[in-house]
Amino acid sequence: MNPAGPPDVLPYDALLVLSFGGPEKPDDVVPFLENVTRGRGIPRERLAQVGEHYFLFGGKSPINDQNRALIAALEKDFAEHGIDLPIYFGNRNWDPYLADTLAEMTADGVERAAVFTTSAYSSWSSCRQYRENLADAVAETPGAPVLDRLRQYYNHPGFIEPAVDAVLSSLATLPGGGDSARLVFVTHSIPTEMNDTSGSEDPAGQPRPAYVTQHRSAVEEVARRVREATGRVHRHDLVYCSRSGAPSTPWLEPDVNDHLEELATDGVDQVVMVPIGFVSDHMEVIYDLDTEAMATASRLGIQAVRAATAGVDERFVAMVRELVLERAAAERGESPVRPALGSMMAGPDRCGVGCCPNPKGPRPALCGMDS
Ligand SMILES: CC1=C(CCC(=O)O)c2cc3nc(cc4[nH]c(cc5[nH]c(cc1n2)c(C)c5CCC(=O)O)c(CCC(=O)O)c4C)C(CCC(=O)O)=C3C
Ligand SMILES: [Fe+2]
Repeated sequence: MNPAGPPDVLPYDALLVLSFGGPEKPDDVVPFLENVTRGRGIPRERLAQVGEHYFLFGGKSPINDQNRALIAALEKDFAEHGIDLPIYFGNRNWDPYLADTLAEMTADGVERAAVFTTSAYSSWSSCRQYRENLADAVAETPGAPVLDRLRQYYNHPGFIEPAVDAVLSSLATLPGGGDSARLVFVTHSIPTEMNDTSGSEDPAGQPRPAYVTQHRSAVEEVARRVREATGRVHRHDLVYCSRSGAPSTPWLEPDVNDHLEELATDGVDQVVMVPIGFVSDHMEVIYDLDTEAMATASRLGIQAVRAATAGVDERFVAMVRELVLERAAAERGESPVRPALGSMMAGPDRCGVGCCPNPKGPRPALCGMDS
């Protein structure tokens, strides 16, 4: 660090925000779904259903606007901290496509960029697939910059602390301050096989199965802090939404709707749904939770509220800056502090060997110990 001047971002000359992408208008929905599911064997009925979720919201996903808002907040935060680093935006499945963004970065003379993905946990879908996307984009872009994907942040204080406050705010909106509320933490389901292989056997990587283990760590830490703040013990669970794939393939369970049925049978009458698997209000949050699971809760006579996602909470925005500075220091050979809350240590800067394998077989991926 340089106490006299602005923080040292060298060796980076740009930040790339890498996300999933989503449709902007009704005509985008089918081509978007084709992009997402190319070669993935998702049943037609499931695709039609998911298309309906988008049409219910005018054919527009919230995700691109959320990412643009995050980038605007980051630009402001960087400026306030004297950091002069341009921020680029690229997606896996929709415009602005990663390959186009990388071409633009190359044309602008960017030589080495830090990459922030809008996905906090390890698994093929949430981590390695983005690393494969980076490898593909670099392969088709002569002179592309060097790209360093920032570490997983599910246990970073900038992710955990906003989640704690979101739960506390939600509890406060329930009758009796939510004193009997169950905390239902929700994340995206994935195939159980993808969970089993998430993380790596490399001792320098994330211990397997990383996806559920990391979620449990985040959930326990948030629940512990809520307990400290309220002085009450709220029972809590980790459940799943947005199951896809063939019905014969096992995915992580229970589904949030089935779980609510179970809770109602046990006499639970207040629930805070906490979308711990999502960094902002994606379609999964506004449809699968706010629309579908809320309807289930209401049918069952459960008073439910949904806690906010990190979104543009200033601590989450500051986290991105801190991760850039942390990684920049590490790449300069320094030993930065690596904040992490809960039972898991800060994850590695580079994914371990064999981390989160692609279920369809190996493909080139950047940002691992072996790439
Ligand atoms: C772990 C995980 C995350 C979290 C990590 C991350 O954020 O990356 C995530 C995020 C997202 N998933 C999204 C959308 C979709 N995911 C699908 C399909 C799938 N997701 C999977 C997993 C995940 N997905 C899996 C294993 C499949 C099966 C197909 C396959 O094996 O690849 C399908 C196809 C239809 C269907 O099958 O449901 C859609 C439309 C959107 C955009 C939302 C918006 O528009 O706001 C976002 C942020
Ligand atoms: Fe997905």
